[in-house]
Amino acid sequence: MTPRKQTELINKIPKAELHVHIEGTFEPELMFTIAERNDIRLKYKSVDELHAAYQFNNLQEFLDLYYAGAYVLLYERDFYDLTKAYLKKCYEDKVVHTEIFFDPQTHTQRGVPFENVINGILQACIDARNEWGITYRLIPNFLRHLSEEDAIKTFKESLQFGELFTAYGLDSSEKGHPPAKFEKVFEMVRAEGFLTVAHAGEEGPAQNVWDAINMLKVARIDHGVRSIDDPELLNELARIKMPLTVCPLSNLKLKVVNDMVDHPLKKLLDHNIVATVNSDDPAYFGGYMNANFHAVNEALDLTKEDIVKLAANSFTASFLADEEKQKWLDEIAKFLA
Ligand code: HPA
Ligand SMILES: [Zn+2]
Repeated sequence: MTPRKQTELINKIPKAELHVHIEGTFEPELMFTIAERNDIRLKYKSVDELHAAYQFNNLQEFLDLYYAGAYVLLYERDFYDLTKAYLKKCYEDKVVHTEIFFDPQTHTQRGVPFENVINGILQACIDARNEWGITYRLIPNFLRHLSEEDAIKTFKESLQFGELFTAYGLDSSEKGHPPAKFEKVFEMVRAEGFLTVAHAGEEGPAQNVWDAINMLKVARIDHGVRSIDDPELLNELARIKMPLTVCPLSNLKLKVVNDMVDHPLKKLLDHNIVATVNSDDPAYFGGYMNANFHAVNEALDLTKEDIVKLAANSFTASFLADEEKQKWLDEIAKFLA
């Protein structure tokens, strides 16, 4: 297939996003608008100055800025505007289904009521489904740099909105905060009938991927790229069809890989692992879903079959009902014809 045709294929094929932090979609322009609306002074004088700060040497440098940006979000309307802007990008990128992470503790620990967060995000999702037909799932994440006790407190507080959530996840600083630290709260989450997912093998070792599977009983691994260091783990991931929600531009921007040509995505695919492409924190990492696809397509010389497989994997690994999944898989199969 010619490069132009493959670019068109990426833009047109239906996709699901399974790894995006809604606070990570906070574009500088919108951050300034909401900061002004909420009478909050940012430490940056302009959008350009803020954008220039989006240079990171590692995950922690990003997280420091990411949490600072979230401080601007106070009211339901703020979370609505943030989420609706992201969902418009989904519509433009032919993302027809998205499973959105949010970090309740980032907001509740600074006195923002849980309902402000969830009501704003939910209403934007409802409006986007009505306007653009985009389906969604909501996945609260526990902040792993905080204690398990704090995660348990947040989980209990979240249950009043429990019918809105499909799964719970684990994000923030992976170094020094292994899956074992959260074994008890994940057991509580599963006991309440929720699925679980967890960031593992982003900056942490392949062992964290093993432990997220065996201790947290996850349905998906978020990132998981360090699995490439452990051949036995690669075989296990393929055997149990454990999806990896890979975020190529995030891995490049946070120097998990130094060059996109070194990204393990193609090796993961060739190992029959259910790998998917996602944007993680697109406002900070330089692009949404299609930008991630284009980046790996060019750097890794992906085939048409690889692109179609990645799109199909995103529905296979989703928390959609089986008939919904099949509808999109049938649609995607037409692109192979
Ligand atoms: N890793 C860990 N925590 C995060 C990330 C990430 O990529 N994005 C937002 N919180
Ligand atoms: Zn992430």
